[in-house]
Amino acid sequence: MAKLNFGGVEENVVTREEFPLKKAQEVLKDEVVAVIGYGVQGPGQALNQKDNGINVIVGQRKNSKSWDKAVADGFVPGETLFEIEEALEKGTIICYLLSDAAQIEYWPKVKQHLTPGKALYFSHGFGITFNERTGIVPPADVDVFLVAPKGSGTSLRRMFLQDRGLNSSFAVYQDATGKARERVTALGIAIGSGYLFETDFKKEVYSDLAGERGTLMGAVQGIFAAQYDVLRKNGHSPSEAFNETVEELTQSLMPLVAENGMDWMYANCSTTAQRGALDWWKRFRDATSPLFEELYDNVAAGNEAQRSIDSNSKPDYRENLEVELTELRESEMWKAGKTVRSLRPENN
Ligand SMILES: NC(=O)C1=CN([C@@H]2O[C@H](COP(=O)(O)OP(=O)(O)OC[C@H]3O[C@@H](n4cnc5c(N)ncnc54)[C@H](O)[C@@H]3O)[C@@H](O)[C@H]2O)C=CC1
Ligand SMILES: CC(=O)[C@](C)(O)C(=O)O
Ligand SMILES: [Mg+2]
Ligand SMILES: [Mg+2]
Repeated sequence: MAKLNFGGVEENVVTREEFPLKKAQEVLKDEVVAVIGYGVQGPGQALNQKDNGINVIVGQRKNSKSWDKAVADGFVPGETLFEIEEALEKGTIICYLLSDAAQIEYWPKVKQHLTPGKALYFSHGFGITFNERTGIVPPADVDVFLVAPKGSGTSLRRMFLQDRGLNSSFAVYQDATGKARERVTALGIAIGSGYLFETDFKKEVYSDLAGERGTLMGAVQGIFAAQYDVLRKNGHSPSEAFNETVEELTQSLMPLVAENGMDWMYANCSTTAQRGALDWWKRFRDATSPLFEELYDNVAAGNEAQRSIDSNSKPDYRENLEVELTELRESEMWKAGKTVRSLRPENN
């Protein structure tokens, strides 16, 4: 394991150089990896493993869209695609990739098939960390670990196909066989991770829930909406407000940040912009940090987990989410965005 220096702090990182795919294939050669659930992470992880020569099967409810998708993706019913229970029985490593809420409902069945020596794999610290709410308490004689790709399953697959890897966190919760670490590392490489960052279940889920509610998804939409509305109230057109809020950020400036950091993006903008951004960023930090504190406290108290369990356990949870996604899509800002996107050369 490589020790790398992150801004002055040393951390353990597994690199593909020290744990190449060949080694992962060797470690997993006698395993049947059962990917349970074929939503967003399921396809990415199952397809990458299949392409990496791992013995992978998929468990999914028959007569569902996800079943049909698995078939379309090349999984063969009766050979590599099974009903959930059958896959649970066949798998020696159970990749539990139902939604976090659905994992609660299926847990009694999963537990039944966790015979000694098998491994239970998650892509989130949710079920275990909040086990007082989820009831997910694995037997002591199985390995329990996670690999959590730090991004969408869609990106995991896309980056794999581009010969790049998406970075993932990994953690071992329970090592019953003495091989948990080797198994989890091999799986991390096999699903198409670039680098593997070590963490524990609680840290993974706290940071993940905070991040997605915060800057990654919740806060970013909030700050976009606030700026867009102020521009519109002051007489700017939708296209001007959208371009100055979203399009320039995603198309021009964020790629520069991704490539070389914030200071470099700033340095490639005007000195006028630099002066203003350097003056204003700390005020935005100070204005939002109480909200981030509140968010983290709610995550740590289990309130965010509970809200997600309650809401996503309802039979009509998909339809309800769709109503809210439609509201976003139908807002003036994102309708303006649709028109702006249509002007990109790749879209016309
Ligand atoms: N979506 C993503 O890209 C990421 C997800 N994760 C984690 O990976 C795990 C899987 O997440 P997703 O792929 O987003 O899940 P998802 O919401 O796409 O659902 C996965 C599968 O569960 C099935 N499912 C839902 N409710 C069910 C029920 N009541 N009974 C039977 N099957 C049901 C769906 O049909 C689907 O095939 C979660 O722990 C999540 O936190 C981690 C990183 C990113
Ligand atoms: C994509 C990801 O890592 C998230 C945002 O945490 C999630 O989908 O749960
Ligand atoms: Mg995440
Ligand atoms: Mg998440």
